Amino acid sequence: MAVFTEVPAEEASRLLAALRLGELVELRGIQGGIENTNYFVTSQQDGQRRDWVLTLFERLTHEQLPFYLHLMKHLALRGIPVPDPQSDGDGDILHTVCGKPAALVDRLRGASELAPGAGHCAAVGDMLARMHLAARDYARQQPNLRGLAWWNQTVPVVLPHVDAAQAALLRSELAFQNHVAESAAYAALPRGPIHADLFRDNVMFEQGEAGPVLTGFFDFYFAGVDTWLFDIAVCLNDWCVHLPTGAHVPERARAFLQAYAARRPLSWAERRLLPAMARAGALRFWVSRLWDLHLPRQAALLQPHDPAHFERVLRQRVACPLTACIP
Ligand SMILES: Nc1ncnc2c1ncn2[C@@H]1O[C@H](COP(=O)(O)OP(=O)(O)O)[C@@H](O)[C@H]1O
Ligand SMILES: N[C@@H](CCOP(=O)(O)O)C(=O)O
Repeated sequence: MAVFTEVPAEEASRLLAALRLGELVELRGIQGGIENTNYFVTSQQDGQRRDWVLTLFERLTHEQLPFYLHLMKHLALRGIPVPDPQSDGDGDILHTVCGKPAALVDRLRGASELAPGAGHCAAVGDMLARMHLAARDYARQQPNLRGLAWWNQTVPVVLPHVDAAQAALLRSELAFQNHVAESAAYAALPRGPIHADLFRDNVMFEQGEAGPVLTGFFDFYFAGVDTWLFDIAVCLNDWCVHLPTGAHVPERARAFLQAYAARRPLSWAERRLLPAMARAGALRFWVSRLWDLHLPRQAALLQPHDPAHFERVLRQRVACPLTACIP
């Protein structure tokens, strides 16, 4: 369960009062999630009930959080369905609850779709492109803290925990990614704020009359400024993959990419580097999962994700480069 810090009802009531959101009706710890303490909160004001999510940040600091929270606010103001951080009387959206940095955001409707079809992938591709375009004028800067610099720093830390074949693959892939990052095509990739962790469990859908409707993206706490192509690669590696084998599912990848490109056509550099970036996306999560498993931090990761899955995805991306699905 992801409640690392118990929040008493009085603390939640105090926050609702500071945010002028009325009385506390319900406070319920959320099972799931691996990084932060999350609660569902229901408030009532003038007879009207509203649902929120209260997050206490266990890892991120008061200095890092404004980038994520203001990005969500920026996107929400531009009509992208993301949780909107609520501000207090001074206009602040970063609060303190139980001595931890905290935010209260609106609760998205629906549920995650853990067995997506082509229609779900198309909806995610379309919304991802809209999100990239809407974030173009976001002024705050913070790099992707799980980008190339972090892989270079972390691969040596995890190497003692893997076997010889895995170590060879980690070393060779890291060398390949450093080489790609020095290329002219890489320098030409369009960039901006990206989500960087848009897995199936970070998107909500609800059932509409004509089929599933995407109700929002959430969990922006790995966001940063990086190439838009990296965000695309992260999505392809999760939404468009056969989970037991890590194999690419062409029908879903085509649906995702066509919907994305219909909003924002891919540049020549993006088409050229998609296969390499798909490998980068797999390396990123293989390394972070190895790090989380072998070097667990306090108050985090009660259930580390399986690193072997992203080792399989990476091996698949190296053996069968993603080219056929590029629109
Ligand atoms: N804004 C939101 N609206 C609806 N549900 C949410 C929202 N934020 C979080 N949740 C729920 O809380 C769970 C854990 O949140 P998540 O952000 O993944 O936690 P963590 O950052 O600890 O991994 C999600 O799987 C989802 O069910
Ligand atoms: N998506 C990452 C882990 C990040 O966890 P989240 O619950 O904050 O999305 C992975 O699968 O390794």
